[in-house]
Amino acid sequence: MMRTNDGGPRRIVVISTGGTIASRWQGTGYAADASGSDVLATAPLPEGVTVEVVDLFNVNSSRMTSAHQLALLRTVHETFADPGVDGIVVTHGTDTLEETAFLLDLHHSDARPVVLTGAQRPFGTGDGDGPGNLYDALQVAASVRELGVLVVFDGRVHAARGTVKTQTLAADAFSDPSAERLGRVGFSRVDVERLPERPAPLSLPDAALTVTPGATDPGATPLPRVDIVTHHADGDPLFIRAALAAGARGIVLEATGAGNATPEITAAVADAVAQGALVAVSTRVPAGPLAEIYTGGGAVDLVAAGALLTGTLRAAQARIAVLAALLAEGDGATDPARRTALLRRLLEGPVRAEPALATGGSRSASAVVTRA
Ligand SMILES: NC(=O)C[C@H](N)C(=O)O
Repeated sequence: MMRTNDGGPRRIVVISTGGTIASRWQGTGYAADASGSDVLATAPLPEGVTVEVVDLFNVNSSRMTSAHQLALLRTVHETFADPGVDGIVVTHGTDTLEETAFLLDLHHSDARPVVLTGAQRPFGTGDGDGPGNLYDALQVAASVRELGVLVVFDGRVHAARGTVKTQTLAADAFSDPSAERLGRVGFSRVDVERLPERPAPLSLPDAALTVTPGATDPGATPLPRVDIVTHHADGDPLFIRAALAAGARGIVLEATGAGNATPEITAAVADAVAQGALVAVSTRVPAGPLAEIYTGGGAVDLVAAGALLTGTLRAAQARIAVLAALLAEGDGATDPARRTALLRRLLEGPVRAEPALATGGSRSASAVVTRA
């Protein structure tokens, strides 16, 4: 399936949030400080594309918070209220780009695309990858429909769901270790090879949950705390209990293998569930689904304790799914069964893989809905 920007007029809004694509030397290291207009000025525009820039914030993405992400989600929604906008490009640091992209995707119900991109090399360097990535992102935003939220990097088009940063420094920073990319962009064309798998979108979280990043408003509704605890040899249930004591309403256990830990950790998970926390089990292994195979503290027992397996989602995106399920509670009325069912839907994928099938399933693509 090929999507070509036919050169007809397209209005794209670029929302600038910082990251290396906007980072300049500060004397001791790099930090985001270039404006969205400065970043945009580094890239040529694809034919027929006009761009407006929104400077939302300017942070390196390791400093991203749920407050930033919700502010961005709302800005995307407000931008699409204008029917004349054809698509959105978000420039973002690569460190947590996969988390922001997935949160946007879980709430994205518009046919028009949101495309996230960034850079591995800083702003203004002669050999920088930012200008090319931005050009490609604009090209994709001007060309596709019905693909949800995308990550465009190094000539590749990725679905938000499942895509993670897999290279610390190399230009091809992103991939989904459990699936193929969606397509490619280059030579003025966008090739889409498969459709993303996306659950039905969530409605926007309650406006009261959108707070100014960094502001401490004592009257604001606190955003739910969701922690990630990693298991390893000598793993200690202390960290699950500490997360709960700190007020976590959700916990992602980044387990070993296909979702295994210890009987002691399983007991802590059972206590967390009994106290009303949502617990999801992901894995520190890069590729493949979670599967109920082992007892003795393995995934079989963790599921029996009330945890949900995360399919092929890794911990950082699983955390976003838990956060989204908690945010969807709106006015705070909690119904644990409904909340768990919602999280199961957001996680989708092989939550219960039989051992014989534990190496994964096949994916099929159907026709992409073309631009009107
Ligand atoms: N390449 C990058 O964008 C990394 C940067 N530290 C960030 O995430 O903001």
